[in-house]
Amino acid sequence: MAENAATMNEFLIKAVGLGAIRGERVLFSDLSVEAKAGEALVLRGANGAGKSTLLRMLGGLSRPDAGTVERPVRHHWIGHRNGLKPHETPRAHLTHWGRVWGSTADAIEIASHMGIERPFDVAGRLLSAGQKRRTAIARLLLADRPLWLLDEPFSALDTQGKALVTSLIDRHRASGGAVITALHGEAPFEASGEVQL
Ligand SMILES: Nc1ncnc2c1ncn2[C@@H]1O[C@H](COP(=O)(O)OP(=O)(O)OP(=O)(O)O)[C@@H](O)[C@H]1O
Repeated sequence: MAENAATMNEFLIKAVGLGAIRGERVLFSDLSVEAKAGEALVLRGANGAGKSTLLRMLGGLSRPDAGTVERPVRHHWIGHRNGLKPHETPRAHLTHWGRVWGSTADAIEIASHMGIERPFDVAGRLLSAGQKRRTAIARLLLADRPLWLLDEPFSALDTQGKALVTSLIDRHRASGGAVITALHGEAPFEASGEVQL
């Protein structure tokens, strides 16, 4: 009985019967998504298919037009936009979110790990696309949260940046986390499953 209960509670996110209508268009309907500890799901679909919409629903940022989302654990959501303001430096960005989340992590150490120590005090508007993406991804390291919802996490990253984010995902899964990513290209990690939109 206890074993059954444990199995039932194993998922880090479970969405059932999800539907999204935007304008006159049904983006998706009766869609179910579930991720357990150690899993990495990839959301696939053409431009405009609804991947970002689905990720926002999974993260509680928009209300499903149908269906339910159960998320018994805390999560990080990194959108396809980086969320870095034009005047904001990586230092200010990471310090701000660290404060909001009550993080004890060292922002400088995180920046160094993410390879953004050089532009740490450069305003967001002056950063390269890849440096902005690295800054956004760095938020994952501020607070330990089991579920990661990532919208095109590899976009604008160079080879070394892609390898870095892949290693973060692998490490997260190995420590019992789960990841759901919207991706266009090849997944540089071993996916547990795909959701086609
Ligand atoms: N509030 C809205 N009103 C009307 N249409 C919307 C609204 N929000 C999103 N859409 C439309 O829903 C569709 C799905 O958008 P979404 O960003 O989820 O697609 P996507 O699969 O992530 O695309 P991409 O691969 O280009 O990032 C798009 O056609 C978008 O214009």
